[in-house]
Amino acid sequence: MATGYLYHELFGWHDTGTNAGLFPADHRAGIQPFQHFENAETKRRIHELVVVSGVIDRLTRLEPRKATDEEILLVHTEEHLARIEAGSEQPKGGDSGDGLSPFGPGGIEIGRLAAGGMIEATAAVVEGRVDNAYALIRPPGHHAEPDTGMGFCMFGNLAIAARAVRRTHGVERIAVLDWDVHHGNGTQKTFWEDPDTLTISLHQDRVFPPDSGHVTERGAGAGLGYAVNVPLPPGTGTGGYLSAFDRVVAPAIDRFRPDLILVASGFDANATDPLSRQALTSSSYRAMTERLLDLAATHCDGRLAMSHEGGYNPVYVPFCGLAVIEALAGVTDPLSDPYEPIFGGMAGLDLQPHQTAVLDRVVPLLDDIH
Ligand SMILES: Cc1nn(C)c(C)c1/N=N/c1ccc(/C=C/C(=O)NO)cc1
Ligand SMILES: [Zn+2]
Repeated sequence: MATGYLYHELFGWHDTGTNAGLFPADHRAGIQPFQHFENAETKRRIHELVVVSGVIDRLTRLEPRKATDEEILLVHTEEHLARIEAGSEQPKGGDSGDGLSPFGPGGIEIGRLAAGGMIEATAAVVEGRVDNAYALIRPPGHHAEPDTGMGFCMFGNLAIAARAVRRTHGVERIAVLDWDVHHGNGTQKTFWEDPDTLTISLHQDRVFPPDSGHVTERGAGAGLGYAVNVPLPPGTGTGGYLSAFDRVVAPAIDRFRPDLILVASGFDANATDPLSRQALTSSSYRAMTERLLDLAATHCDGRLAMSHEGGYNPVYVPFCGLAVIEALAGVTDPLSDPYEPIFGGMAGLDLQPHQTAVLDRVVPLLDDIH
């Protein structure tokens, strides 16, 4: 099993400032300066654990490149690209669109590297140079809509890669699973009317963007039914997620018969994340990855590429990221997660009736996938 792995130190230099990502420091309000929730640390620590664990030696290293204007415009408007270019030329940088997504001077170049990195990882999979791949990129992308960035996201890295390989390699049917804890609104909006791109988002109900990711958001026109949303209640653990996988994700992908599977892979559904209230552990992510590998083997010769998104606890996210990469690489002696007994041993992590109730609403909707 050849697994591509893409990371670059420049991703750690994407500057998101010191307003903790949400509220600017203001002593009058008691708000102290602190690094942005979306900072380099979690990504660097995933990479360092991949290296120190020795798993790096079982991976095929891929190198990012900068996405061109033409590639970015496969998804985004000229106005959005111009906004980022203008901000990037400012002495102190700019913001991707919502005031919560800052970047430093020259920041567009790192944004291009993230989008280009996911294009390279996806192309390596489609060309068969690797069986599957993980693009440990930054800034994230799944909230970026065609006309604006948001939620720490500058460009829709995964969406751009999907359209890029469709254009250069003729990939037709692409299934996108977003298991970041926040709704994958950007990817969904990009492919809203596209029956050749199935978007499935597993997320905590209405955490971010506000009032987004409802079961009733299903796509439009020819794309009706090809957007699937599973808004899971706060506190959902492995039982709820794996039931969502087995009752929604797998049947949807089986009906869709993709030529390629892409994942917006955030780890902020982990039990310790500061920006959500779910309860997954590293074994949850390993199990979901193993299920996806089976689906990819069944439908598309194992073609599976993952784009890094959120995940904010620097202590625990590395173990979640390593578990996914070990599963992709078929590592049979995975590193033991010391926190699993603590975070996975709590009560209530098995499937709960109110979680089943959400899945019961989604399952019948899959009949519209052909
Ligand atoms: C709502 C709201 N209202 N206000 C004032 C603020 C500051 C609000 N939340 N902002 C947020 C909360 C969470 C994220 C997570 C992004 C991520 O990890 N995506 O994968 C982004 C922005
Ligand atoms: Zn997230």
